[in-house]
Amino acid sequence: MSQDWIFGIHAIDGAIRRQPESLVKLWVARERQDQRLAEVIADAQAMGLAIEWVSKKTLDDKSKGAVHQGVMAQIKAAKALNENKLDEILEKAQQPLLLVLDGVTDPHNLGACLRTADAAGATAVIVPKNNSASLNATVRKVACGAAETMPLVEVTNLARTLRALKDKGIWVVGTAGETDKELFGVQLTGPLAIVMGAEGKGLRRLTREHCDELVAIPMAGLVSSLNVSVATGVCLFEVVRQRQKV
Ligand SMILES: C[S@@+](CC[C@H](N)C(=O)[O-])C[C@H]1O[C@@H](n2cnc3c(N)ncnc32)[C@H](O)[C@@H]1O
Repeated sequence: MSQDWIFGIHAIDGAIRRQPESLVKLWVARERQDQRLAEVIADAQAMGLAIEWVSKKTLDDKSKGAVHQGVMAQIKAAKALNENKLDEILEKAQQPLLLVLDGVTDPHNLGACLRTADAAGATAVIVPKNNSASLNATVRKVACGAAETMPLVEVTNLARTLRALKDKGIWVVGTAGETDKELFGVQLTGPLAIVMGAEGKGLRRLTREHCDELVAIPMAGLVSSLNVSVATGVCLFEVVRQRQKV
């Protein structure tokens, strides 16, 4: 397994709590005095994690401009999963909730979507292999530990995957701002895949055609669309809200 880095107190705290076995070593800036950082260091020491004390400049250089808050961690980087793992993942899920990102290329958006998917209890995130952000250090930092815990499945042909999901009884709901049907009026309690479009172009034509229905989040202002990670949060937590009522 290859190694990667995560930066910042929140991301490392998340990894200590949820994926401690992924951590290899902590690098901490000697100059930094911070109560929250002290707590993270204490937790790391309690689990016997190696700590290297370095200068702030070393962290600045290593993080290449990312905000590190005086701490970074070397991790065994979880990789994106091959599509042949999807069946196995679905078999274990009681009520599948899949997030499908059709060409999200900004690592900040992918990281935020992974974090939100984790918070909403999603089963997995599916992305097309080409034309998507890859699982890099920025994604991991923004995901705050969720990149290590939320299965990210790369597929070679998204339309084929959506067809296969439908064959398994999963209802595929695409999201598009210009659609008449509102998200809040659609039943989202069964096995479900929510499909989000790319930052600039939205859903591709073929992806749209493979959705069982298209829904919109009502927009009250002058702006025509939400950022994809924000829209993801609205959609996934509408699913959570509806499922809690059942
Ligand atoms: C920035 S938007 C893309 C806007 C793009 N110009 C379009 O025509 O769809 C990125 C994605 O976020 C989701 N999204 C953003 N605002 C939405 C809304 N009001 N209703 C439904 N989905 C929305 C959709 O999945 C969309 O493809």
